[in-house]
Amino acid sequence: MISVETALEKILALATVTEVETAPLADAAGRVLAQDVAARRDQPPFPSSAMDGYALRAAEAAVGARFDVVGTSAAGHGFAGTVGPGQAVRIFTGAPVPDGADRVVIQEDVTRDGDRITLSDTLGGGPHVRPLGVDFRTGDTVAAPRLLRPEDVALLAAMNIPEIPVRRRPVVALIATGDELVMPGETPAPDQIIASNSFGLKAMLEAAGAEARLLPIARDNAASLKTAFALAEEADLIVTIGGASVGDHDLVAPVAEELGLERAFYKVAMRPGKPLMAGRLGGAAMLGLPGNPVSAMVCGQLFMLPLVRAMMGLPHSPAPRRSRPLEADIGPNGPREHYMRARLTETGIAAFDSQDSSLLTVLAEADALLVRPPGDGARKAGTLVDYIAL
Ligand SMILES: Nc1nc2c(c(=O)[nH]1)N[C@H]1C(S)=C(S)[C@@H](COP(=O)(O)OP(=O)(O)OC[C@H]3O[C@@H](n4cnc5c(N)ncnc54)[C@H](O)[C@@H]3O)O[C@H]1N2
Ligand code: MOO
Repeated sequence: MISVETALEKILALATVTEVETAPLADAAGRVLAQDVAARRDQPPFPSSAMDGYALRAAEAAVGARFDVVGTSAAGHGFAGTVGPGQAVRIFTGAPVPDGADRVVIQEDVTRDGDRITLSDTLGGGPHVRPLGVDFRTGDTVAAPRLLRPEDVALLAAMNIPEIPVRRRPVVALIATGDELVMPGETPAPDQIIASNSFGLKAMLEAAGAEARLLPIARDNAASLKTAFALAEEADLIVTIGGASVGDHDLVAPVAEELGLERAFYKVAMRPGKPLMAGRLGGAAMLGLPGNPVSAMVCGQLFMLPLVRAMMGLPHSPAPRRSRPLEADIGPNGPREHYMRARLTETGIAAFDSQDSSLLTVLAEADALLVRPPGDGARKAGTLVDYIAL
């Protein structure tokens, strides 16, 4: 069995980066910027007032000084003239600071009488002027690759970039397998259960920016599996769920091999997730996830998401690890790297008592996977341990 680290390397080697396409700015969040883009303007494009008040010459701003108000500058409606000595212009937040002026005095520090103002003895600091281009200058770039967050979209909008070069969303075909499975909402026979992890994986993929297609459940026979694989032909990544182990009904590997799977590996020294398989099938990468709901979801976090990110052109990165002290003692670990479902507390981390890979209630309560190295000894409360946030 190979290590989790080696498995991830082999999986990332299966990634083909998707093509570049154009997305409207309004649909850019969650997409991966594919090429550097440059600002088409300066922001602000003029020295801009940060406050409501009066624009005047900073050198003249003194307690008791008096000025003639000679005009108004509002956002979208600048003052065309120049502010001379002893003059001020009524100004509002976001408006251009007129030529000649280099200071805005806030209106709270002014008494006004007709078209005359006097600076009061509460006069505060300044200059309350945002210089031209203080946020960005024409030609400043947002560098690719970058997963675009709402904050990035706002910046790109300000840069006047209405369309963005992005990576095509990788298409991921999800094939749940098993005679025991029915879809949520259907009525299961007494020996059937509801397909669950396929829905969890779909949600995981979509949150990461992929396009997930849930194919019809494949039954435990070669013909049904072949039909499902045929439906997945156009996908960038085919993910099967279940049928990965050694039982008589575990047909994913033999059928995929008959269809030409070039297997990269089978079985990883991890818990849960041991019977993980990966390879290349036609033009697609393939991941064969174990069927146990928690195993499938953990393998989704550890392997499927990094693979999808690599397909979108993002740098290779394993799920980031942090560390925290244990809330309670834990016993020794076995020979496989253990991803224990755990809960973060105010100051530490606590593993759940039940770690069976069928327990979705425990996974849903968990907000972390506590990572235990193979062969790790018993650990006392307070010991720093690694975890991956969920
Ligand atoms: N003799 C051995 N038996 C098993 C081994 C082993 O090494 N030797 N490994 C165990 C481990 S570890 C795992 S994990 C499972 C993986 O088995 P499969 O990938 O073949 O999965 P299935 O047998 O198809 O299903 C396991 C379990 O999960 C349920 N399941 C499957 N798909 C779904 C789905 N989409 N939604 C919800 N639940 C699903 C299925 O009904 C089973 O209960 O093998 C162990 N056995
Ligand atoms: O390793 Mo299996 O994936 O525990 O349940």
